[in-house]
Amino acid sequence: MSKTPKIIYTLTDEAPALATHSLLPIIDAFTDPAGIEVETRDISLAGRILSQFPDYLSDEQQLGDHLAELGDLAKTPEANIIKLPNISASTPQLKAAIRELQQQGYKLPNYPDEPSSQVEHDVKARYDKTKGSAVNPVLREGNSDRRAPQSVKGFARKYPHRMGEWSADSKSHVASMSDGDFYASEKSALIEAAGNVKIELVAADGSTQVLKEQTPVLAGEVIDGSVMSRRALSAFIAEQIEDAKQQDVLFSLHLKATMMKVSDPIIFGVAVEAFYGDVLAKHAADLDEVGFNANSGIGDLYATIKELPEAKQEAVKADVEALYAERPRLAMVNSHKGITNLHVPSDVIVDASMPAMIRDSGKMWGADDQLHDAKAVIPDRCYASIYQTVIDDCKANGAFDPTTMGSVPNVGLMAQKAEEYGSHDKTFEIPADGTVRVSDESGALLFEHAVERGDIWRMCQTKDAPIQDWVKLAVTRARDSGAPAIFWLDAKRAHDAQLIRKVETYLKDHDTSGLDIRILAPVEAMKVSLERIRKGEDTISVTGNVLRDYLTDLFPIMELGTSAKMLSIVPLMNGGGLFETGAGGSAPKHVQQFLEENHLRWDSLGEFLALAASLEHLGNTFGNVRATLLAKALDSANGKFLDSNKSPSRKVGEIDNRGSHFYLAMYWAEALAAQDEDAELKALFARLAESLKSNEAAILNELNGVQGKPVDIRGYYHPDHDLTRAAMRPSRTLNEALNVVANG
Ligand SMILES: NC(=O)C1=CN([C@@H]2O[C@H](COP(=O)(O)OP(=O)(O)OC[C@H]3O[C@@H](n4cnc5c(N)ncnc54)[C@H](OP(=O)(O)O)[C@@H]3O)[C@@H](O)[C@H]2O)C=CC1
Ligand SMILES: O=C(O)CCC(=O)C(=O)O
Ligand SMILES: [Mg+2]
Repeated sequence: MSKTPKIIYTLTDEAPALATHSLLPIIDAFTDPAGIEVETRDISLAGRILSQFPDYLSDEQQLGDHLAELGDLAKTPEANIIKLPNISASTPQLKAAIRELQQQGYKLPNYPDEPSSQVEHDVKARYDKTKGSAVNPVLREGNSDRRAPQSVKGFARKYPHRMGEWSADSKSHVASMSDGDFYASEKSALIEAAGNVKIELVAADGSTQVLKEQTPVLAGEVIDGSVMSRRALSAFIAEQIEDAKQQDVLFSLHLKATMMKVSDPIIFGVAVEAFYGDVLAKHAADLDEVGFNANSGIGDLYATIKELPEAKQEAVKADVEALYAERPRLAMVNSHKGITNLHVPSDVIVDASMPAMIRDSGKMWGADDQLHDAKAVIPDRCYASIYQTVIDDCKANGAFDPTTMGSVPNVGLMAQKAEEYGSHDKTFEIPADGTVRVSDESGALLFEHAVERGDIWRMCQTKDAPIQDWVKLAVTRARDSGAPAIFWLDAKRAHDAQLIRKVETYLKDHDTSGLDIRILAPVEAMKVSLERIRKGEDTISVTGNVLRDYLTDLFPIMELGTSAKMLSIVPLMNGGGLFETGAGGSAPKHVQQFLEENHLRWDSLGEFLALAASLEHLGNTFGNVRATLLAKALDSANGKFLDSNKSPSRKVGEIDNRGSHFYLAMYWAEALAAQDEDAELKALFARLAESLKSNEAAILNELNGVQGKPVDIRGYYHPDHDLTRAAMRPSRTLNEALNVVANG
């Protein structure tokens, strides 16, 4: 390959974006002298919004569509992208970002909830492109390989995190529907020849409405349709509210309203309507007038009633308070600020929220600022049962022990928008009773569902080439690690039954002699994995896209305390590499703490691991010796970093994200000084290592000394660049040492 070696580092949101202001200058100081280019691209929520509205912005305000550019790059062999977590925006987050940009002088239109003109339809369509999981499916042109490297497991054993005790009489549990959900209704078809399928609704009155005219499909692809009945869902939520009251446990709802941006906000809205139904009915006319939308959470009620006369506002608020006295206690997101589980759809996200509950003895926070047993409502049964299996295991055997437990790495199917993640443009809130039909170009029916008005119907696609690649990756990981690999597939689900046949076929393409490869339903797979993990044994989970998401937060949070310490690689199907940082999100709570007390507890280990893997890939694909050298040195620096426990503390005044970056730089420089393959780099970095070592105390003083006071960066979604950079680089001594390297 002849092109210049290049790494693309993504600029994102919230805590990881703050961390980037401190880490990127360090990365530049190491890669510049080695002739490796590191460029940035802005895929933040604010950046994505700006890129959609050039016609509303001045020349200086316009921003190119970096996401589309990286999406194209990801399909090429040259791709080498380091991807930090970004906001997958819920509607309230999107509106807040628009408001902030407008206040900063960007003349963006408002988000039209109910567009009435052609212009408004166009504006809404552009905004909706930036909503939900808008980034990951575009960049993930490969399947995922997430695991805790040996050095990280060693760290967890040496410095174990706190795990809450479990009691056998815990009342915490998961509640799911028994019928009328996606699980009950899934139908699947295997596509024989490439073409298009059509999705239409034949209403009860015989009229036909096309829901989606054309969806391209490839030979060998699996497509599935399923429906969530609104009536069954409403009845189920009402029962669960009652049951939480009876059992006197907290009521909580766990969805993925960010990523599953069409289906899950509707499900969230049904729960909000069920919980607050009496108040919403009593004030229906007023709430309708101000445009309250239950799908945006009860927080939207407080935001929208501001337009009502004072007396009416007070009446609504008093009725909500009175309702709380009758309802079960709600799990809280922030009890000090009165933010409940039903306030904002993006506050409680199942992949992180259920593991946090399990880590905290199966408890969640109540309004009294204490931990309590909780009912975790996860309406659809496709994947919910795995959490009850973990809860049962903890009740029977106690909490897991991070010093002895084994590991569950994951090989996840996600390339080419596999399964539910690619379903957004094929998910519909059904407008009339009737039948949804999916047919091919010859008019042959592939499957159909009887539906009622308000139901959520969705179709998923899973292409064959990604399935083959996923099976291959699973076999490779099993061979490389020596661990058993379990495909988590449920023969009772129509989609999984198709996948089981394909897995059995494609496994024959590989040498699996001596390997332990099994196919088990999720509950059985979880049981086996937990039994082994308690014995200190590792088991590779090979899963579809949603379980990939759930398990890559669940196991890291149990094993390591956080998913931030994971190595997360996406070998792109066309030969490039996408190196994700950890498995965690963008940690809004960390930003809050940073703004209040200038302490950023974000752990960048995920970035360090991703950078090492990215450099190694660059070295291998371009034969770039210096990239390989930097990768090896960074590997050893990461080992020392973990061994010396230089991760950020959670407490103000102690080492934070910036201090941890300083240590990484020092250890990386020391490792380069210790090698003898490249004399020029050796000399250069020996000087840096020496200057960082001799100034260690001064630098730490400068970094930690600024903490304890609020910091103003003039924005949340689009903070001022210079102010943020200054706040994240408060050590003059460190900055000067890095400048010296930059200037040769
Ligand atoms: N890949 C991506 O782009 C992803 C993006 N997201 C987005 O992130 C936002 C927040 O999502 P949410 O589900 O709340 O998840 P977060 O991971 O942001 O928050 C949950 C908790 O995980 C811990 N955590 C995560 N990363 C780190 C880190 N690097 N260092 C230390 N602790 C960490 C923190 O726990 P503690 O407070 O206990 O220390 C944090 O409060 C949403 O907008 C969501 O859409 C979410 C997942 C992935
Ligand atoms: O894309 C998203 O919204 C979140 C992705 C995520 O949580 C993951 O990949 O683990
Ligand atoms: Mg996740």
